[in-house]
Amino acid sequence: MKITAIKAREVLDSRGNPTVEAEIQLADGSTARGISPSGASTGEKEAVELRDGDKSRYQGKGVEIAVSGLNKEVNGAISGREFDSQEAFDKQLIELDGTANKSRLGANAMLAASIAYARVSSVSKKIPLYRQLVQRDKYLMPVPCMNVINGGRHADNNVDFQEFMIAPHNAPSFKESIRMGEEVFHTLKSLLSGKGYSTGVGDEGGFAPNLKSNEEAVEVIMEAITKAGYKPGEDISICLDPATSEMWKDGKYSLFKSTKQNYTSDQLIDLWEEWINKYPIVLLEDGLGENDWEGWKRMTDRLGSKAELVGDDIFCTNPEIIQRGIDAGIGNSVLIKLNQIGTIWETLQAVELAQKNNYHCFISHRSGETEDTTIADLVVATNAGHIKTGSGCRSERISKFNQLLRIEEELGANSVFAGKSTFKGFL
Ligand SMILES: C=C(OP(=O)(O)O)C(=O)O
Ligand SMILES: [Mg+2]
Repeated sequence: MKITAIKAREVLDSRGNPTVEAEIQLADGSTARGISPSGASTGEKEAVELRDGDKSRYQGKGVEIAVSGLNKEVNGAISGREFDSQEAFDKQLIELDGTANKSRLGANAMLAASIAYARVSSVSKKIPLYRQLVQRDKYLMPVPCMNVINGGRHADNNVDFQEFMIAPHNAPSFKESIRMGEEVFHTLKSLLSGKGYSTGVGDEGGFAPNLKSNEEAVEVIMEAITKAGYKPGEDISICLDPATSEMWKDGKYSLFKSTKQNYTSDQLIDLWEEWINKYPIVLLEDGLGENDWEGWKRMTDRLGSKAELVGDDIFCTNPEIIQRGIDAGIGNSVLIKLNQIGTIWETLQAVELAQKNNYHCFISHRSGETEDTTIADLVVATNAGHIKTGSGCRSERISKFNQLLRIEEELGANSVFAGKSTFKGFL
């Protein structure tokens, strides 16, 4: 079907910062939109987004430039044309941009257009987005990894590590797993409040109290799981994203918020090993930083059989870097964020490469999100088995859970809940 036009505009993300929305219309009248999210603890090798503010090369008008690129140059190049696949459409965007890191048109502009194209194609064909992305007979519903305590760059508290998540995996369905997670979330709220801690939330909707130590975050989550009537490890396990690239300074990790203590790579690996032995931690993302490949190798050798070791900043959803990681034996899982690479097609390539090499894929939101629910469809389409998209509150996160509830209902017997099999071997 021919594209009639693409129209872009500036809209807001969950931090109240401007981001890009693109809308594509087809000749049959179908229209659909895509919106780009944005991170705070970004990897150095992420595709370049044209943002306003300190991260932008265009201080104060990055989003304006991204929007105008879509409205003029991209609209001129794609209007009146028909593309036979997502690959063809995304390759056209990549060719138009002409840079290795998407810095001319902007990864945020390109992703908004790429999502809009996937969506409008599904609207025109009258099929769900997950089916438009990948055709399967049966789909896997993911375990929601709910980020219930926020720290690091995502909260104004004294907790150094960015994300403390619960994974309710002992459930018959996604719907039940979300219910279990919400029960723990609400129990955690009353526990924190009872201890005299704040129950205000951080960027991703997890609580953001000042605690006595980083470890207290895990302890209070353990208490909440038990108090809610579940068995830690058996019913609900714990996942962590300490986002350690943010702490990397002069070859060491500096816990910049609480103790200001410095850790070598091996001391941090010791800490993770101690925690993994003591608590039911099944997944550790960015346990070491993006520039610490030697440390990552040692961490993988020591902990790779005990937990899912996810590379976020180190891989940046970039197939070339993921291949390097696979060759070097780094990690056993890849975090997948659409805007780190900037198009749907390249994201699917990254997933395919990882899965072909027996790496897990952990589908993720960004800390700056919107009402766009594409990652909910993406996690189902890719059979990735787990997703992180916030805690038990904040609508820009809940919207993804709600979309997954709809998808599970629609698929009925054509879906199965990933549950424990996601963490098989680590439980
Ligand atoms: C979701 C994350 O945060 P951000 O979007 O800030 O990179 C993350 O680090 O995994
Ligand atoms: Mg991360």
